[in-house]
Amino acid sequence: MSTAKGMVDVHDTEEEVAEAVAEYVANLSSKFAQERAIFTVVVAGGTLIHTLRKLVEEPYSKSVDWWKWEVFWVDERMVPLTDKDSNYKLAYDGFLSKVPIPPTNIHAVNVTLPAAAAAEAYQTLIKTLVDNKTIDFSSSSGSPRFDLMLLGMGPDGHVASLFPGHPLLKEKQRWVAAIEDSPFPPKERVTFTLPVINSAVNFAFVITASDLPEWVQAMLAEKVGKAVNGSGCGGGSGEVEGCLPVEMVKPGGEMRWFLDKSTAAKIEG
Ligand SMILES: O=C1O[C@H](COP(=O)(O)O)[C@@H](O)[C@H](O)[C@H]1O
Repeated sequence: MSTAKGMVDVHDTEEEVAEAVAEYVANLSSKFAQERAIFTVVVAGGTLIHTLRKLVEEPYSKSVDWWKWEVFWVDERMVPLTDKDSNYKLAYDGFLSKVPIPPTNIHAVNVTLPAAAAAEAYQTLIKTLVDNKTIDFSSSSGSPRFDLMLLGMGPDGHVASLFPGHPLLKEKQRWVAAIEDSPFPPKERVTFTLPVINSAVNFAFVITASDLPEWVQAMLAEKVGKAVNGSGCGGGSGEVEGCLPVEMVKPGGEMRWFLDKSTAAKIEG
């Protein structure tokens, strides 16, 4: 299904979503490996990483040009990289440790610094990689332009570590910011801001709920339905008040939604 907010890919089960996501990422990897010899990929934490599992199984584990990947995090929790709450650890254990991406191409947030300094250091790192053309740049938004952004959505409609009603939703200058009052633990985090998220060349939301209790499925379906059915939130309109972060994601590039049936329940059309 195609809507004002991109292509919506609905599958009966989470297992089928995982297969579709693997194929989608592998195809983009091969396209960018040919066109740029580099593939810059941004991942979130959360359930997304589990749904990426098919990508590190055959045939993709052998066919993808892993050595051309450059990996970044859309957000990180300020805990040691060995902590169970670390988004780095989640991705490393579930995904990165299983494929031959060169360790120097895996760009973790420096969690040994205070959150504000870690955000600044991550922005500096990204700036260096923009300057040497590893990461593309969008002159219209003044932001880095990652080849692929793979994100999930929290039960309250949060995206990355951008939470409903938080002043960081209005951030226009910084690419990376610290948040010290996250409503979900841990409180201290580092996150990409909306201008960077909205500059992605390819953007995919991967949101599945079929394994969760029915009330959570209903809650997620309502938020996703609101976002996909369209609103004046974010993007060019710049509206923030009363908007869920998920509604404010309006990338300039190609947008895809990978959903299971229960998460897609409130989408019209
Ligand atoms: O806290 C976070 O939550 C979101 C959503 O996670 P999910 O488990 O509900 O899919 C995640 O995308 C983000 O990276 C993470 O830090």
